[in-house]
Amino acid sequence: MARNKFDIDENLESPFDIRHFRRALVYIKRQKKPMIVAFLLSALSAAIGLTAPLIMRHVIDVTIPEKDVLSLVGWSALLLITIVVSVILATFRSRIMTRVGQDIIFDIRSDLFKHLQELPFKYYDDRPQGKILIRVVNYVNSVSDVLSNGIINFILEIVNLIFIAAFMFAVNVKLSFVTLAGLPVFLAIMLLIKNRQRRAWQSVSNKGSNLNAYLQESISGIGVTQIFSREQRNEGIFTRLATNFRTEWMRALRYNALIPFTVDNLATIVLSMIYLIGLLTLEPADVTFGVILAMGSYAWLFWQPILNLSNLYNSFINGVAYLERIFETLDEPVTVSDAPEAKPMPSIKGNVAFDDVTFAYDPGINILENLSFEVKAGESIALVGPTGAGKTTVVNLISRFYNLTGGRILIDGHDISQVTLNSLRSQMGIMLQDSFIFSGTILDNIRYGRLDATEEEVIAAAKTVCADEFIREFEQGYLTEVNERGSKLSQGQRQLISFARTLLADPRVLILDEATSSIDAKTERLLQQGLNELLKGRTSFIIAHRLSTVKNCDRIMYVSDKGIAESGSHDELIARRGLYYRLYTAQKMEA
Ligand SMILES: Nc1ncnc2c1ncn2[C@@H]1O[C@H](COP(=O)(O)OP(=O)(O)OP(=O)(O)O)[C@@H](O)[C@H]1O
Repeated sequence: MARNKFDIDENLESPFDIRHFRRALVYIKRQKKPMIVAFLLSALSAAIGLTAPLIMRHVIDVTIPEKDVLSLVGWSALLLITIVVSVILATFRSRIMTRVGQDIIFDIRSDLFKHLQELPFKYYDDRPQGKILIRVVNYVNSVSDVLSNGIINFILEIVNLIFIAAFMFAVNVKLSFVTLAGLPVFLAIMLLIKNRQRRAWQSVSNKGSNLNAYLQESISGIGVTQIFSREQRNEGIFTRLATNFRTEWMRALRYNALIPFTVDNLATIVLSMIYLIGLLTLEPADVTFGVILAMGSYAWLFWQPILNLSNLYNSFINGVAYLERIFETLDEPVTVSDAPEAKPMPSIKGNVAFDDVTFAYDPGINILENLSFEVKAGESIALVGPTGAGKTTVVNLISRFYNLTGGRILIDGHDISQVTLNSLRSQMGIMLQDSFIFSGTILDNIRYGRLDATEEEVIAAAKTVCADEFIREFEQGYLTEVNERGSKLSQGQRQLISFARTLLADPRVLILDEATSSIDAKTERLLQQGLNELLKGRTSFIIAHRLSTVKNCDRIMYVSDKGIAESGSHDELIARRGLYYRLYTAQKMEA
Protein backbone atom coordinates (compact mmCIF):
# COMPACT_ATOMS: atom_id res chain seq x y z
CA MET A 1 0.00 0.00 0.00
CA ALA A 2 1.30 3.42 -0.88
CA ARG A 3 1.51 4.97 2.52
CA ASN A 4 4.48 7.17 1.92
CA LYS A 5 2.55 10.17 0.74
CA PHE A 6 1.01 12.93 2.77
CA ASP A 7 -2.35 12.96 0.98
CA ILE A 8 -3.07 9.25 1.05
CA ASP A 9 -5.49 8.42 3.86
CA GLU A 10 -4.56 5.74 6.30
CA ASN A 11 -7.06 2.95 6.52
CA LEU A 12 -9.20 3.52 9.60
CA GLU A 13 -12.27 1.71 8.41
CA SER A 14 -11.89 -1.49 10.39
CA PRO A 15 -14.91 -2.14 12.61
CA PHE A 16 -14.91 -1.27 16.29
CA ASP A 17 -12.64 -3.88 17.84
CA ILE A 18 -12.87 -4.23 21.58
CA ARG A 19 -9.65 -6.30 21.59
CA HIS A 20 -7.62 -3.11 21.27
CA PHE A 21 -9.31 -1.85 24.34
CA ARG A 22 -8.61 -5.05 26.26
CA ARG A 23 -4.97 -4.78 25.28
CA ALA A 24 -4.87 -1.26 26.66
CA LEU A 25 -5.78 -2.72 30.07
CA VAL A 26 -2.04 -3.40 30.52
CA TYR A 27 -1.52 0.34 30.87
CA ILE A 28 -4.65 0.86 32.96
CA LYS A 29 -3.81 -1.94 35.39
CA ARG A 30 -0.57 -0.18 36.33
CA GLN A 31 -2.75 2.70 37.61
CA LYS A 32 -5.18 0.49 39.50
CA LYS A 33 -4.66 1.99 42.96
CA PRO A 34 -4.99 5.71 42.16
CA MET A 35 -7.92 4.92 39.86
CA ILE A 36 -9.79 3.10 42.64
CA VAL A 37 -9.17 6.02 45.02
CA ALA A 38 -10.37 8.47 42.36
CA PHE A 39 -13.44 6.35 41.71
CA LEU A 40 -14.36 6.23 45.41
CA LEU A 41 -13.90 9.99 45.72
CA SER A 42 -16.13 10.54 42.71
CA ALA A 43 -18.78 8.14 43.94
CA LEU A 44 -18.85 9.85 47.33
CA SER A 45 -18.97 13.28 45.75
CA ALA A 46 -21.84 12.23 43.47
CA ALA A 47 -23.81 10.59 46.29
CA ILE A 48 -23.50 13.70 48.45
CA GLY A 49 -24.61 15.85 45.52
CA LEU A 50 -27.73 13.71 45.12
CA THR A 51 -29.04 14.52 48.58
CA ALA A 52 -29.77 18.14 47.53
CA PRO A 53 -33.23 17.43 45.99
CA LEU A 54 -34.20 15.45 49.12
CA ILE A 55 -33.27 18.40 51.32
CA MET A 56 -35.24 20.70 49.02
CA ARG A 57 -38.31 18.45 49.17
CA HIS A 58 -38.20 18.44 52.97
CA VAL A 59 -37.76 22.20 53.12
CA ILE A 60 -40.69 22.87 50.73
CA ASP A 61 -43.06 20.25 52.14
CA VAL A 62 -42.27 20.57 55.87
CA THR A 63 -39.97 23.42 56.96
CA ILE A 64 -41.56 26.28 54.98
CA PRO A 65 -45.23 25.38 55.78
CA GLU A 66 -44.25 25.16 59.50
CA LYS A 67 -42.45 28.53 59.20
CA ASP A 68 -39.58 27.00 61.22
CA VAL A 69 -36.84 29.59 60.57
CA LEU A 70 -34.21 27.91 62.74
CA SER A 71 -34.70 24.61 60.97
CA LEU A 72 -34.58 26.43 57.60
CA VAL A 73 -31.17 27.90 58.48
CA GLY A 74 -30.00 24.43 59.57
CA TRP A 75 -31.11 22.80 56.29
CA SER A 76 -29.54 25.63 54.25
CA ALA A 77 -26.24 25.16 56.09
CA LEU A 78 -26.38 21.41 55.42
CA LEU A 79 -27.02 22.10 51.73
CA LEU A 80 -24.00 24.40 51.63
CA ILE A 81 -21.80 21.81 53.35
CA THR A 82 -22.84 19.10 50.87
CA ILE A 83 -21.89 21.39 47.99
CA VAL A 84 -18.51 22.33 49.51
CA VAL A 85 -17.61 18.72 50.39
CA SER A 86 -18.67 17.55 46.98
CA VAL A 87 -16.46 20.19 45.30
CA ILE A 88 -13.43 19.34 47.50
CA LEU A 89 -13.75 15.62 46.71
CA ALA A 90 -14.11 16.35 43.00
CA THR A 91 -10.97 18.53 43.09
CA PHE A 92 -8.90 15.73 44.67
CA ARG A 93 -10.19 13.28 42.13
CA SER A 94 -9.31 15.58 39.30
CA ARG A 95 -5.73 15.92 40.58
CA ILE A 96 -5.29 12.17 40.89
CA MET A 97 -6.69 11.60 37.44
CA THR A 98 -4.50 14.22 35.81
CA ARG A 99 -1.53 12.30 37.17
CA VAL A 100 -2.93 8.95 36.05
CA GLY A 101 -3.55 10.33 32.54
CA GLN A 102 0.00 11.64 32.31
CA ASP A 103 1.44 8.34 33.58
CA ILE A 104 -0.49 6.44 30.92
CA ILE A 105 0.76 8.84 28.23
CA PHE A 106 4.29 8.38 29.53
CA ASP A 107 4.08 4.57 29.46
CA ILE A 108 2.58 4.31 25.97
CA ARG A 109 4.97 6.91 24.55
CA SER A 110 7.99 5.18 26.08
CA ASP A 111 6.94 1.86 24.54
CA LEU A 112 6.33 3.51 21.18
CA PHE A 113 9.64 5.36 21.20
CA LYS A 114 11.58 2.26 22.21
CA HIS A 115 9.95 0.31 19.40
CA LEU A 116 10.45 3.08 16.83
CA GLN A 117 14.15 3.09 17.65
CA GLU A 118 14.35 -0.60 16.80
CA LEU A 119 12.29 -0.54 13.62
CA PRO A 120 14.32 -1.13 10.48
CA PHE A 121 15.08 1.46 7.77
CA LYS A 122 12.39 -0.17 5.65
CA TYR A 123 9.65 1.04 8.00
CA TYR A 124 10.84 4.64 7.67
CA ASP A 125 11.33 4.29 3.91
CA ASP A 126 7.63 3.48 3.60
CA ARG A 127 5.84 6.33 5.39
CA PRO A 128 6.05 10.08 5.97
CA GLN A 129 7.59 11.08 9.28
CA GLY A 130 4.61 13.32 10.05
CA LYS A 131 2.32 10.28 10.15
CA ILE A 132 4.65 8.58 12.61
CA LEU A 133 4.88 11.69 14.78
CA ILE A 134 1.13 12.15 15.02
CA ARG A 135 0.83 8.67 16.49
CA VAL A 136 3.38 9.29 19.20
CA VAL A 137 2.15 12.78 20.06
CA ASN A 138 -1.52 13.35 19.22
CA TYR A 139 -2.98 9.85 19.23
CA VAL A 140 -1.39 9.01 22.57
CA ASN A 141 -2.74 12.28 23.99
CA SER A 142 -6.19 11.43 22.70
CA VAL A 143 -6.33 7.93 24.16
CA SER A 144 -4.91 8.82 27.55
CA ASP A 145 -8.05 10.64 28.61
CA VAL A 146 -10.27 7.81 27.41
CA LEU A 147 -8.17 5.23 29.26
CA SER A 148 -8.02 7.18 32.51
CA ASN A 149 -10.93 9.57 33.05
CA GLY A 150 -13.01 7.83 30.40
CA ILE A 151 -13.09 4.52 32.23
CA ILE A 152 -13.72 6.05 35.64
CA ASN A 153 -16.40 8.34 34.30
CA PHE A 154 -18.04 5.49 32.47
CA ILE A 155 -18.36 3.39 35.65
CA LEU A 156 -19.26 6.47 37.60
CA GLU A 157 -22.00 7.57 35.27
CA ILE A 158 -23.54 4.10 35.39
CA VAL A 159 -23.40 4.16 39.19
CA ASN A 160 -24.74 7.70 39.10
CA LEU A 161 -27.61 6.61 36.93
CA ILE A 162 -28.47 3.73 39.28
CA PHE A 163 -28.27 6.07 42.28
CA ILE A 164 -30.50 8.68 40.63
CA ALA A 165 -32.97 6.01 39.57
CA ALA A 166 -33.03 4.62 43.13
CA PHE A 167 -33.61 8.08 44.64
CA MET A 168 -36.21 8.80 42.00
CA PHE A 169 -38.16 5.57 42.58
CA ALA A 170 -37.94 6.14 46.34
CA VAL A 171 -39.68 9.50 45.89
CA ASN A 172 -42.36 8.49 43.37
CA VAL A 173 -42.70 5.37 41.24
CA LYS A 174 -45.27 6.64 38.74
CA LEU A 175 -43.36 9.81 37.87
CA SER A 176 -40.13 7.75 37.67
CA PHE A 177 -41.64 5.70 34.83
CA VAL A 178 -42.51 8.92 33.02
CA THR A 179 -38.79 9.83 33.17
CA LEU A 180 -37.72 6.41 31.88
CA ALA A 181 -40.17 6.61 28.96
CA GLY A 182 -37.76 8.92 27.11
CA LEU A 183 -34.99 6.27 27.06
CA PRO A 184 -36.13 4.07 24.14
CA VAL A 185 -36.54 7.16 21.95
CA PHE A 186 -33.00 8.24 22.80
CA LEU A 187 -31.52 4.79 22.11
CA ALA A 188 -33.23 4.64 18.72
CA ILE A 189 -31.74 8.01 17.71
CA MET A 190 -28.28 6.96 18.93
CA LEU A 191 -28.41 3.73 16.92
CA LEU A 192 -29.30 5.74 13.87
CA ILE A 193 -26.30 8.08 14.04
CA LYS A 194 -23.60 5.99 15.73
CA ASN A 195 -21.94 4.50 12.63
CA ARG A 196 -21.97 7.75 10.73
CA GLN A 197 -20.53 9.51 13.74
CA ARG A 198 -17.71 6.95 14.04
CA ARG A 199 -16.80 7.23 10.39
CA ALA A 200 -16.85 11.01 10.65
CA TRP A 201 -14.29 10.96 13.47
CA GLN A 202 -12.12 8.43 11.69
CA SER A 203 -12.07 10.74 8.74
CA VAL A 204 -11.08 13.65 10.99
CA SER A 205 -8.08 11.68 12.23
CA ASN A 206 -7.10 10.76 8.66
CA LYS A 207 -7.23 14.35 7.49
CA GLY A 208 -5.33 15.47 10.59
CA SER A 209 -2.66 12.87 9.89
CA ASN A 210 -2.33 14.05 6.27
CA LEU A 211 -2.08 17.68 7.37
CA ASN A 212 0.60 16.79 9.88
CA ALA A 213 2.58 14.81 7.33
CA TYR A 214 2.51 17.68 4.86
CA LEU A 215 3.44 20.24 7.49
CA GLN A 216 6.40 18.15 8.57
CA GLU A 217 7.52 17.60 4.98
CA SER A 218 7.17 21.31 4.20
CA ILE A 219 9.24 22.39 7.18
CA SER A 220 11.99 19.87 6.33
CA GLY A 221 12.02 20.98 2.70
CA ILE A 222 11.65 24.72 3.29
CA GLY A 223 14.99 25.41 1.60
CA VAL A 224 13.98 23.73 -1.64
CA THR A 225 10.56 25.38 -1.49
CA GLN A 226 12.11 28.84 -1.34
CA ILE A 227 14.72 28.09 -3.99
CA PHE A 228 12.02 27.05 -6.44
CA SER A 229 9.57 29.75 -5.26
CA ARG A 230 6.99 27.10 -4.56
CA GLU A 231 5.49 28.98 -1.62
CA GLN A 232 2.22 29.83 -3.31
CA ARG A 233 1.71 26.35 -4.67
CA ASN A 234 2.52 24.82 -1.31
CA GLU A 235 0.08 27.19 0.36
CA GLY A 236 -2.51 25.89 -2.07
CA ILE A 237 -1.79 22.29 -1.07
CA PHE A 238 -1.82 23.24 2.59
CA THR A 239 -5.12 25.10 2.21
CA ARG A 240 -6.63 22.08 0.50
CA LEU A 241 -5.49 19.75 3.30
CA ALA A 242 -6.54 22.20 6.02
CA THR A 243 -9.94 22.68 4.35
CA ASN A 244 -10.43 18.92 4.18
CA PHE A 245 -9.61 18.73 7.86
CA ARG A 246 -11.98 21.56 8.75
CA THR A 247 -14.81 20.11 6.66
CA GLU A 248 -14.48 16.70 8.27
CA TRP A 249 -14.20 18.26 11.71
CA MET A 250 -17.37 20.29 11.19
CA ARG A 251 -19.19 17.22 9.89
CA ALA A 252 -18.13 15.19 12.94
CA LEU A 253 -19.14 18.02 15.25
CA ARG A 254 -22.61 18.13 13.70
CA TYR A 255 -23.08 14.49 14.73
CA ASN A 256 -21.70 15.27 18.16
CA ALA A 257 -24.07 18.22 18.54
CA LEU A 258 -27.02 15.95 17.76
CA ILE A 259 -26.51 14.16 21.07
CA PRO A 260 -26.94 17.08 23.51
CA PHE A 261 -29.70 18.41 21.24
CA THR A 262 -31.57 15.11 21.55
CA VAL A 263 -30.91 14.79 25.27
CA ASP A 264 -31.92 18.38 26.02
CA ASN A 265 -35.16 18.08 24.12
CA LEU A 266 -36.01 14.71 25.60
CA ALA A 267 -35.19 15.97 29.10
CA THR A 268 -37.41 19.03 28.57
CA ILE A 269 -40.28 16.92 27.25
CA VAL A 270 -39.92 14.50 30.16
CA LEU A 271 -39.81 17.40 32.62
CA SER A 272 -42.97 18.92 31.17
CA MET A 273 -44.69 15.54 31.38
CA ILE A 274 -43.69 15.20 35.04
CA TYR A 275 -45.06 18.64 35.86
CA LEU A 276 -48.22 17.97 33.86
CA ILE A 277 -48.91 14.51 35.25
CA GLY A 278 -47.72 15.60 38.72
CA LEU A 279 -50.05 18.60 38.78
CA LEU A 280 -52.98 16.55 37.47
CA THR A 281 -52.51 14.07 40.30
CA LEU A 282 -51.56 16.70 42.92
CA GLU A 283 -53.18 15.98 46.31
CA PRO A 284 -55.15 14.23 47.58
CA ALA A 285 -53.00 11.47 45.95
CA ASP A 286 -49.44 10.78 47.01
CA VAL A 287 -48.00 13.66 44.99
CA THR A 288 -47.14 16.82 46.87
CA PHE A 289 -45.71 20.02 45.41
CA GLY A 290 -42.30 19.15 46.97
CA VAL A 291 -42.42 15.72 45.32
CA ILE A 292 -43.09 17.28 41.90
CA LEU A 293 -40.14 19.66 42.33
CA ALA A 294 -37.82 16.87 43.59
CA MET A 295 -38.89 14.61 40.71
CA GLY A 296 -38.25 17.44 38.27
CA SER A 297 -34.73 17.79 39.65
CA TYR A 298 -34.10 14.03 39.46
CA ALA A 299 -35.46 13.81 35.93
CA TRP A 300 -33.08 16.58 34.89
CA LEU A 301 -30.21 14.88 36.77
CA PHE A 302 -31.13 11.52 35.22
CA TRP A 303 -30.48 12.78 31.70
CA GLN A 304 -27.07 14.22 32.57
CA PRO A 305 -25.32 10.81 32.97
CA ILE A 306 -27.05 9.68 29.79
CA LEU A 307 -25.63 12.66 27.94
CA ASN A 308 -22.22 12.02 29.48
CA LEU A 309 -22.37 8.31 28.65
CA SER A 310 -23.16 9.04 25.02
CA ASN A 311 -20.25 11.48 24.83
CA LEU A 312 -18.04 8.88 26.47
CA TYR A 313 -19.21 6.30 23.99
CA ASN A 314 -18.13 8.63 21.23
CA SER A 315 -14.71 9.08 22.85
CA PHE A 316 -14.35 5.31 23.23
CA ILE A 317 -15.07 4.79 19.56
CA ASN A 318 -12.42 7.36 18.64
CA GLY A 319 -10.06 6.06 21.30
CA VAL A 320 -10.25 2.53 19.92
CA ALA A 321 -9.44 3.83 16.42
CA TYR A 322 -6.39 5.63 17.81
CA LEU A 323 -5.40 2.62 19.91
CA GLU A 324 -5.54 0.57 16.73
CA ARG A 325 -2.96 2.92 15.14
CA ILE A 326 -0.79 2.86 18.25
CA PHE A 327 -0.83 -0.92 18.57
CA GLU A 328 -0.25 -1.27 14.84
CA THR A 329 2.97 0.70 15.32
CA LEU A 330 3.91 -1.36 18.38
CA ASP A 331 3.21 -4.57 16.44
CA GLU A 332 5.22 -3.48 13.42
CA PRO A 333 7.71 -6.33 13.15
CA VAL A 334 11.33 -5.57 13.86
CA THR A 335 12.41 -7.46 10.75
CA VAL A 336 16.05 -6.66 11.26
CA SER A 337 16.66 -8.10 14.70
CA ASP A 338 18.85 -10.57 16.53
CA ALA A 339 18.45 -14.17 15.37
CA PRO A 340 17.23 -16.50 18.16
CA GLU A 341 20.69 -18.00 18.63
CA ALA A 342 22.58 -14.78 17.89
CA LYS A 343 25.96 -14.47 19.59
CA PRO A 344 27.91 -11.29 20.17
CA MET A 345 30.33 -10.47 17.40
CA PRO A 346 33.85 -10.99 18.70
CA SER A 347 36.32 -8.14 18.34
CA ILE A 348 36.37 -7.47 14.61
CA LYS A 349 39.63 -7.83 12.66
CA GLY A 350 38.02 -6.57 9.48
CA ASN A 351 37.79 -9.36 6.86
CA VAL A 352 34.59 -8.79 4.94
CA ALA A 353 33.11 -11.22 2.42
CA PHE A 354 29.99 -11.04 0.26
CA ASP A 355 28.94 -14.58 -0.60
CA ASP A 356 26.46 -14.74 -3.48
CA VAL A 357 24.47 -11.78 -2.15
CA THR A 358 21.17 -10.85 -3.76
CA PHE A 359 19.16 -7.92 -2.47
CA ALA A 360 15.87 -6.20 -3.29
CA TYR A 361 14.19 -3.30 -1.45
CA ASP A 362 10.89 -4.23 -3.00
CA PRO A 363 10.12 -7.85 -3.86
CA GLY A 364 11.04 -8.76 -7.41
CA ILE A 365 13.24 -5.71 -8.11
CA ASN A 366 16.79 -6.88 -7.43
CA ILE A 367 19.31 -4.12 -6.85
CA LEU A 368 22.20 -6.57 -6.37
CA GLU A 369 22.37 -10.07 -7.81
CA ASN A 370 24.72 -12.93 -6.85
CA LEU A 371 27.39 -10.53 -5.68
CA SER A 372 30.56 -12.10 -4.27
CA PHE A 373 33.83 -10.46 -3.21
CA GLU A 374 36.32 -10.59 -0.40
CA VAL A 375 38.07 -7.81 1.44
CA LYS A 376 41.06 -8.39 3.71
CA ALA A 377 41.36 -6.74 7.11
CA GLY A 378 42.84 -3.27 6.81
CA GLU A 379 42.10 -2.91 3.09
CA SER A 380 40.59 0.31 1.83
CA ILE A 381 37.93 -0.22 -0.79
CA ALA A 382 36.44 2.46 -2.99
CA LEU A 383 32.98 1.96 -4.44
CA VAL A 384 32.43 4.03 -7.54
CA GLY A 385 29.94 3.92 -10.37
CA PRO A 386 26.88 5.58 -11.81
CA THR A 387 24.11 7.11 -9.72
CA GLY A 388 21.63 4.56 -8.45
CA ALA A 389 23.95 1.62 -9.19
CA GLY A 390 23.78 0.30 -5.63
CA LYS A 391 26.91 1.61 -3.85
CA THR A 392 25.03 2.82 -0.77
CA THR A 393 23.04 -0.38 -0.79
CA VAL A 394 26.27 -2.43 -0.58
CA VAL A 395 27.50 -0.53 2.48
CA ASN A 396 24.06 -0.52 4.14
CA LEU A 397 24.04 -4.28 3.90
CA ILE A 398 27.43 -4.58 5.65
CA SER A 399 25.87 -2.88 8.70
CA ARG A 400 22.78 -5.05 8.29
CA PHE A 401 20.34 -2.19 7.96
CA TYR A 402 18.32 -4.47 5.68
CA ASN A 403 17.98 -8.24 5.48
CA LEU A 404 19.42 -9.95 2.43
CA THR A 405 17.16 -11.51 -0.15
CA GLY A 406 19.75 -14.23 -0.72
CA GLY A 407 23.34 -15.17 0.15
CA ARG A 408 25.46 -14.22 3.16
CA ILE A 409 27.75 -11.48 4.33
CA LEU A 410 30.61 -12.63 6.52
CA ILE A 411 32.83 -10.56 8.76
CA ASP A 412 35.89 -12.49 9.96
CA GLY A 413 34.01 -15.62 8.91
CA HIS A 414 30.89 -14.80 11.03
CA ASP A 415 27.60 -14.55 9.16
CA ILE A 416 26.38 -11.09 10.20
CA SER A 417 22.78 -12.27 10.37
CA GLN A 418 23.80 -14.61 13.18
CA VAL A 419 25.46 -12.08 15.48
CA THR A 420 23.77 -9.52 17.69
CA LEU A 421 23.07 -6.24 15.93
CA ASN A 422 24.45 -4.18 18.75
CA SER A 423 27.78 -6.01 18.83
CA LEU A 424 28.05 -5.66 15.06
CA ARG A 425 27.09 -2.01 14.66
CA SER A 426 29.04 -0.81 17.67
CA GLN A 427 32.21 -1.91 15.85
CA MET A 428 31.28 -0.15 12.62
CA GLY A 429 31.75 3.51 11.84
CA ILE A 430 29.36 4.95 9.31
CA MET A 431 29.52 8.44 7.93
CA LEU A 432 26.91 9.63 5.53
CA GLN A 433 26.78 12.56 3.18
CA ASP A 434 23.96 14.12 5.16
CA SER A 435 25.73 14.32 8.49
CA PHE A 436 23.03 14.55 11.10
CA ILE A 437 23.64 17.04 13.87
CA PHE A 438 21.54 16.78 17.03
CA SER A 439 20.49 19.78 19.08
CA GLY A 440 23.07 20.40 21.81
CA THR A 441 26.69 21.51 21.94
CA ILE A 442 29.38 20.63 19.40
CA LEU A 443 31.05 18.68 22.19
CA ASP A 444 27.89 16.60 22.74
CA ASN A 445 27.65 15.96 19.04
CA ILE A 446 31.17 14.60 18.77
CA ARG A 447 30.76 12.65 21.98
CA TYR A 448 27.74 10.90 20.46
CA GLY A 449 30.34 8.55 18.99
CA ARG A 450 31.48 7.35 22.45
CA LEU A 451 29.58 8.67 25.43
CA ASP A 452 32.38 8.06 27.95
CA ALA A 453 35.03 9.97 25.94
CA THR A 454 36.85 12.68 27.88
CA GLU A 455 36.96 16.27 26.67
CA GLU A 456 40.61 15.77 25.69
CA GLU A 457 39.70 12.76 23.56
CA VAL A 458 36.94 14.75 21.86
CA ILE A 459 39.36 17.58 21.08
CA ALA A 460 42.02 15.14 19.84
CA ALA A 461 39.50 13.57 17.46
CA ALA A 462 38.45 17.00 16.21
CA LYS A 463 42.11 17.93 15.64
CA THR A 464 42.76 14.78 13.62
CA VAL A 465 39.94 15.58 11.24
CA CYS A 466 40.85 19.30 11.03
CA ALA A 467 37.68 20.41 12.81
CA ASP A 468 39.41 21.95 15.84
CA GLU A 469 40.28 25.19 14.09
CA PHE A 470 36.81 26.21 12.99
CA ILE A 471 35.23 25.01 16.23
CA ARG A 472 37.52 27.31 18.22
CA GLU A 473 36.54 30.23 16.03
CA PHE A 474 33.04 30.12 17.53
CA GLU A 475 32.74 32.32 20.61
CA GLN A 476 31.76 29.38 22.78
CA GLY A 477 34.15 26.93 21.09
CA TYR A 478 33.24 23.32 21.77
CA LEU A 479 30.34 24.48 23.94
CA THR A 480 28.62 26.26 21.05
CA GLU A 481 24.99 25.25 20.93
CA VAL A 482 23.95 23.94 17.53
CA ASN A 483 20.38 23.49 16.43
CA GLU A 484 18.80 20.27 15.37
CA ARG A 485 20.11 19.42 11.88
CA GLY A 486 22.99 21.82 12.52
CA SER A 487 21.55 24.82 10.74
CA LYS A 488 24.23 27.02 12.33
CA LEU A 489 26.96 25.04 10.59
CA SER A 490 28.03 24.78 6.99
CA GLN A 491 27.58 21.44 5.27
CA GLY A 492 31.35 20.91 5.31
CA GLN A 493 31.57 21.76 9.00
CA ARG A 494 28.81 19.27 9.71
CA GLN A 495 30.76 16.62 7.85
CA LEU A 496 33.92 17.38 9.83
CA ILE A 497 32.05 17.13 13.14
CA SER A 498 30.55 13.88 12.09
CA PHE A 499 34.03 12.68 11.07
CA ALA A 500 35.30 13.42 14.56
CA ARG A 501 32.29 11.59 15.99
CA THR A 502 33.10 8.50 13.94
CA LEU A 503 36.80 8.63 14.78
CA LEU A 504 35.98 8.81 18.47
CA ALA A 505 33.98 5.60 18.21
CA ASP A 506 37.19 3.88 17.00
CA PRO A 507 35.41 1.48 14.63
CA ARG A 508 37.10 -1.57 13.04
CA VAL A 509 35.16 -1.21 9.83
CA LEU A 510 34.70 2.26 8.46
CA ILE A 511 32.11 3.30 5.92
CA LEU A 512 32.30 6.73 4.31
CA ASP A 513 29.37 7.41 2.01
CA GLU A 514 30.15 10.64 0.14
CA ALA A 515 31.46 11.79 3.48
CA THR A 516 33.85 14.36 2.06
CA SER A 517 31.68 15.64 -0.78
CA SER A 518 30.97 18.99 0.88
CA ILE A 519 34.46 19.68 2.10
CA ASP A 520 36.51 22.07 -0.02
CA ALA A 521 39.58 20.74 -1.80
CA LYS A 522 42.02 22.52 0.57
CA THR A 523 40.39 21.16 3.72
CA GLU A 524 40.08 17.79 2.07
CA ARG A 525 43.83 17.71 1.44
CA LEU A 526 44.40 18.52 5.10
CA LEU A 527 41.80 16.02 6.12
CA GLN A 528 43.43 13.41 3.94
CA GLN A 529 46.34 13.25 6.39
CA GLY A 530 43.94 12.70 9.26
CA LEU A 531 41.97 10.31 7.14
CA ASN A 532 45.08 8.27 6.35
CA GLU A 533 45.65 8.00 10.09
CA LEU A 534 42.03 7.03 10.58
CA LEU A 535 42.12 4.37 7.87
CA LYS A 536 45.30 2.72 9.14
CA GLY A 537 44.63 -0.81 10.32
CA ARG A 538 40.88 -0.54 9.61
CA THR A 539 38.86 -1.98 6.78
CA SER A 540 37.21 0.86 4.97
CA PHE A 541 34.59 1.28 2.29
CA ILE A 542 34.60 4.68 0.70
CA ILE A 543 31.92 5.88 -1.69
CA ALA A 544 32.88 8.99 -3.61
CA HIS A 545 31.89 10.55 -6.86
CA ARG A 546 35.05 12.70 -6.79
CA LEU A 547 37.53 10.08 -7.93
CA SER A 548 40.59 12.03 -6.77
CA THR A 549 39.47 11.16 -3.22
CA VAL A 550 39.64 7.43 -3.79
CA LYS A 551 42.61 7.11 -6.14
CA ASN A 552 44.84 5.89 -3.35
CA CYS A 553 42.50 3.18 -2.07
CA ASP A 554 43.89 -0.36 -2.15
CA ARG A 555 41.09 -1.47 -4.41
CA ILE A 556 38.45 0.27 -6.45
CA MET A 557 35.19 -1.52 -7.25
CA TYR A 558 33.05 -0.23 -10.08
CA VAL A 559 29.43 -0.98 -9.20
CA SER A 560 26.99 -1.39 -12.04
CA ASP A 561 24.52 -3.89 -13.49
CA LYS A 562 23.56 -5.31 -10.07
CA GLY A 563 27.13 -6.23 -9.25
CA ILE A 564 30.81 -5.31 -9.48
CA ALA A 565 31.71 -4.70 -13.12
CA GLU A 566 35.41 -3.96 -12.53
CA SER A 567 37.74 -4.25 -9.59
CA GLY A 568 41.41 -3.39 -9.10
CA SER A 569 43.80 -0.63 -8.06
CA HIS A 570 43.60 2.76 -9.74
CA ASP A 571 46.58 1.99 -11.95
CA GLU A 572 45.26 -1.44 -12.91
CA LEU A 573 41.85 -0.05 -13.85
CA ILE A 574 43.34 2.82 -15.82
CA ALA A 575 45.52 0.31 -17.70
CA ARG A 576 42.44 -1.79 -18.43
CA ARG A 577 40.79 1.20 -20.18
CA GLY A 578 37.29 0.09 -19.19
CA LEU A 579 34.41 1.71 -17.32
CA TYR A 580 36.55 3.21 -14.56
CA TYR A 581 38.99 4.62 -17.09
CA ARG A 582 36.13 6.33 -18.94
CA LEU A 583 34.70 7.78 -15.74
CA TYR A 584 38.12 8.98 -14.59
CA THR A 585 39.08 10.63 -17.87
CA ALA A 586 35.63 12.26 -18.14
CA GLN A 587 36.11 13.79 -14.67
CA LYS A 588 39.62 14.94 -15.52
CA MET A 589 38.39 16.66 -18.63
CA GLU A 590 35.66 18.44 -16.62
CA ALA A 591 38.28 19.65 -14.16
N1 LIG B 1 14.68 2.61 0.40
C1 LIG B 1 14.61 2.25 -0.86
N2 LIG B 1 13.51 1.63 -1.31
C2 LIG B 1 13.43 1.22 -2.61
N3 LIG B 1 14.42 1.40 -3.50
C3 LIG B 1 15.54 2.01 -3.11
C4 LIG B 1 15.70 2.46 -1.77
N4 LIG B 1 16.91 3.03 -1.65
C5 LIG B 1 17.50 2.94 -2.87
N5 LIG B 1 16.69 2.33 -3.73
C6 LIG B 1 16.99 2.02 -5.15
O1 LIG B 1 18.11 1.17 -5.17
C7 LIG B 1 19.01 1.53 -6.21
C8 LIG B 1 20.42 1.71 -5.65
O2 LIG B 1 20.40 2.81 -4.77
P1 LIG B 1 21.73 3.27 -4.01
O3 LIG B 1 21.37 4.38 -3.11
O4 LIG B 1 22.39 2.08 -3.44
O5 LIG B 1 22.60 3.79 -5.24
P2 LIG B 1 24.00 4.53 -5.23
O6 LIG B 1 24.86 3.82 -6.19
O7 LIG B 1 24.52 4.68 -3.86
O8 LIG B 1 23.56 5.92 -5.83
P3 LIG B 1 24.19 7.38 -5.59
O9 LIG B 1 25.49 7.39 -6.28
O10 LIG B 1 23.20 8.24 -6.28
O11 LIG B 1 24.26 7.61 -4.14
C9 LIG B 1 18.43 2.77 -6.85
O12 LIG B 1 17.86 2.38 -8.07
C10 LIG B 1 17.37 3.26 -5.92
O13 LIG B 1 16.28 3.73 -6.63
